[in-house]
Amino acid sequence: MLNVVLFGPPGAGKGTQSEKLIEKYNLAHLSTGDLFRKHLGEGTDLGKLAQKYMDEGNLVPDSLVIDMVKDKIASTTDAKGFIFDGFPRTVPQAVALDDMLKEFDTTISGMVALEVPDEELKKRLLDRGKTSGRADDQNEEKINNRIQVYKDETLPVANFYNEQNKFNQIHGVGSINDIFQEISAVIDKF
Ligand SMILES: Nc1ncnc2c1ncn2[C@@H]1O[C@H](COP(=O)(O)OP(=O)(O)O)[C@@H](O)[C@H]1O
Ligand SMILES: [Mg+2]
Repeated sequence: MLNVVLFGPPGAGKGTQSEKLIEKYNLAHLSTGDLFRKHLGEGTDLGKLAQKYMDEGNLVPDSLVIDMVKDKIASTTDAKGFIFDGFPRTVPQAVALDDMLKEFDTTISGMVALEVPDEELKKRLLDRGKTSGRADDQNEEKINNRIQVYKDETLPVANFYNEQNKFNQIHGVGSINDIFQEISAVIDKF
């Protein structure tokens, strides 16, 4: 299996690139943000639990995220592998992911981290907020909080994969296609 962690701050382009990568490599897209937004839209209990965290740009508690990912992996039977987008966002989530994949006799092939300056992220997210309807894209205060949460809680995940020699960084500013080519070149070596 080919299992890729697509990593980066909010607005880095993970969702955009994931859509292209799943086509090219025939992978399943596992975006925890998309899954939670689906639960929210359907008004499930999980959606109701997650909403207060998401709306403020905070992380949903690890246990809720991990259980949801387990369900998704278990119910995706025909995939050649996964693009993990927006997950793992904490080190405990990364540890849990390793354990889950072990059960399927597979592992993370590598991480691709998209690096984008804060000012560019803010610009993109405010722009996305005009059409996304996402509460967490609507104002600068929430966006700043998300970038701070990323630095405090999520960046250590990059070290976790670096220690396993699975860390790769791509500059995430430029044309969507150029960035896609660069990510593909990295994945082709996994
Ligand atoms: N290379 C890029 N250059 C400019 N804007 C981009 C680029 N990649 C993505 N975007 C835009 O930035 C915003 C955030 O992208 P998205 O893929 O939703 O990021 P993430 O899933 O990492 O939060 C979107 O509005 C998207 O259209
Ligand atoms: Mg996204």
